[in-house]
Amino acid sequence: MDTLLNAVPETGRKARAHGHDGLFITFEGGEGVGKSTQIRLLADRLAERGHAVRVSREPGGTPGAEAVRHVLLDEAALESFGPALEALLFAAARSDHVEQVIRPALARGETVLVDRFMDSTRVYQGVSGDLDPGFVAALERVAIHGTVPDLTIILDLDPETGLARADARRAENTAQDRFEKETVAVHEARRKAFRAIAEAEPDRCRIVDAAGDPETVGEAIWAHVAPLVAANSGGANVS
Ligand SMILES: Nc1ncnc2c1ncn2[C@@H]1O[C@H](COP(=O)(O)OP(=O)(O)OP(=O)(O)O)[C@@H](O)[C@H]1O
Ligand SMILES: Cc1cn([C@H]2C[C@H](O)[C@@H](COP(=O)(O)O)O2)c(=O)[nH]c1=O
Repeated sequence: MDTLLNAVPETGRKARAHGHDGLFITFEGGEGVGKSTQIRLLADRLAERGHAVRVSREPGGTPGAEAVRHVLLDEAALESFGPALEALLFAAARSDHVEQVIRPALARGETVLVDRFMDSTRVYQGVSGDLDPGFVAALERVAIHGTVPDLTIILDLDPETGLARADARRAENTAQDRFEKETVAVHEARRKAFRAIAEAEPDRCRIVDAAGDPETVGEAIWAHVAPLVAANSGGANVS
């Protein structure tokens, strides 16, 4: 895992050097940790303060990438896919998403909130799929094209609780996808891998305890986001 993390050079808040005006914030973590819930809460909070907010997700975010999502999350179609093919497909979807949606929104000065991004590929395909770190790093470079998140919130939760939440949500609407069906040991290894990324990239990543109620988790996230928003708004008070 260390080798994989060390082999990925495009990290930190370099996106600021790429000339975009908006803020790019990604949400990462295991299944059912509350990423979508927290993105909604943060989007509302930012919108109330007058920010233009763009919410998106991966895989997905464009018609082409949503088509790739359909293939990637469909268990029946995927029995013969290995981690390399998966990683290539996630990268293809990401590239389209970055070029068509994320970069243009940042250029317009919007705050872009994305549910999963490059760290999910590092963890799910790189670590769980045991792919060559150089291969994962090369795909990442091509897919993100220098568009590194300004901030990555890693929601940390024990997998049993996350999977139980995902089960409850399923009762509400969606079907279990193939990644959610994996063993708790696999989910636990992913949790460790996300934490390792946060340790390796402290400038970009913040770990947030996702065990509390949604409002408590939302406050913890806001504590990380508010200073960034203030700095990006020329120091205006955004509390
Ligand atoms: N802090 C929380 N405490 C209890 N339940 C929560 C919390 N946050 C979200 N939930 C509930 O847990 C379920 C999963 O939440 P959500 O869809 O936000 O997670 P997610 O990380 O986006 O999941 P996935 O990665 O599987 O898409 C939903 O039913 C949601 O209402
Ligand atoms: C971006 C990305 C995602 N995945 C996996 C992780 C999840 O199991 C699904 C997406 O489902 P969600 O309900 O929208 O979280 O896809 C992955 O394996 N690699 C990736 O790069």
